[in-house]
Amino acid sequence: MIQKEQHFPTNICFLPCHLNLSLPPSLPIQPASLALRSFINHSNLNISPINQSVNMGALDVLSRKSGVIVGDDVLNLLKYAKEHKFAIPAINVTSSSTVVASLEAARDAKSPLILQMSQGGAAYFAGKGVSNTDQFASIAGAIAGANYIRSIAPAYDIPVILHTDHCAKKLLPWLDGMLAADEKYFAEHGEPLFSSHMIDLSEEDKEWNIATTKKYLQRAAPMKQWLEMEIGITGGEEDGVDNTGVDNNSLYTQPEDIYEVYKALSPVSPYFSIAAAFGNVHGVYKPGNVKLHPELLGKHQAYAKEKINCKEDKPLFLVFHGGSGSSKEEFTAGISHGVVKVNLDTDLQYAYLTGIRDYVLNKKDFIASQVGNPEGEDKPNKKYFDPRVWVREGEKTMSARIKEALSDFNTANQL
Ligand SMILES: O=C(CO)COP(=O)(O)O
Ligand SMILES: O=C[C@H](O)COP(=O)(O)O
Ligand SMILES: [Zn+2]
Ligand SMILES: [Zn+2]
Repeated sequence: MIQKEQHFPTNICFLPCHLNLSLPPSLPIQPASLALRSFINHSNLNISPINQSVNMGALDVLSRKSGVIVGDDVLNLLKYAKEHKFAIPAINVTSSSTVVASLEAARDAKSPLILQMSQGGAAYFAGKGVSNTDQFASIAGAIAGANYIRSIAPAYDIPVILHTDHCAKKLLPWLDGMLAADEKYFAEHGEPLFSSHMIDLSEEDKEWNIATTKKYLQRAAPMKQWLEMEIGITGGEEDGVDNTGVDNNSLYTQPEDIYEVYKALSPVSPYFSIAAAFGNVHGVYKPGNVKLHPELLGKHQAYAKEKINCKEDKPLFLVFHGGSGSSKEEFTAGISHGVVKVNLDTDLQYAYLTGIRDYVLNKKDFIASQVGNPEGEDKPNKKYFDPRVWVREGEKTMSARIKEALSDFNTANQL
């Protein structure tokens, strides 16, 4: 026991690094417990980093530099991304392990990040053993995941947008439950629990989609909460909704439809983005099967600019769904037309698996039993089957794939 305490690193400071830097070198090394208390006190507070004057990056436009950001910080970060031609990857997370793998990648690449939970991913956060009648598990899991992300994100010293993904008509009770949690959190802390949500009524009648989305934006607006909506359908599958057979035309949104959305939503709040379909499909398919037309997004921006009669060339915040399997050229084209968020799930699910798969295959003789391996029949295998060892391998490969995305989306080194 004493030995374990001696191994505890007392010289590790858990503060975000800009605070760390602000400690005069003559100060004694902070005991971990004090540093941790200080981190807890400071996390999510509005702290200016010591290097603000020299740092010409996205942090300059944020009042909260690290941890989950909300309200105007979200707006300012997305505006900054649009101006500086990068998009923030939105990673679907389902566990603390996938959260930390994502945060680690973004921290190492000095990038902002969006972490999102789908309805199914949120239920998984609660545990597959919890009933999802009336969206109970999806609501409870989303709240648990949000609180976890809120508490750990400041330790990675990067700004994080906390988001939820899709939400078709039949899942609206899930969104209602999360909004109730947001309102409760807002009453206590002056900000919503989640930075943003998505509502996806793209399979419904267009007028109903826009009118219902507007109602939800009216509910989110007093909390300065962001809402992403979808018009035109993302193919493939999402939230158990199978869009594999939809009419091909629905996969390409028309500029008039986008402007209709803008016209309805912009008087309510500036905090909204549009997932316009330009051939996007969830999942990864044989090359040639998915035909993306990111140039259509440029047409949407031009049409909206002309109608609004604004100075800005790209008045819309656009979202790229179905990022997995797409090329750097497709991302770059989308980003040049105002894509500020790219959703990436399938490629990361696979990346997470590969680390674990390779570990299991390479170490199969060390994990076949608790005791006994090629080095001796009495050798214990605990250090090989500890989940912190093999799950970590998945985190590493997932992190590496996220770093690739951060580089492809021009997000790396933007902080
Ligand atoms: O759009 C997505 C989540 O909303 C992710 O799509 P992919 O799984 O194709 O990356
Ligand atoms: O929208 C699609 C995302 O990949 C989420 O998928 P999921 O519903 O399987 O969690
Ligand atoms: Zn959709
Ligand atoms: Zn999607």
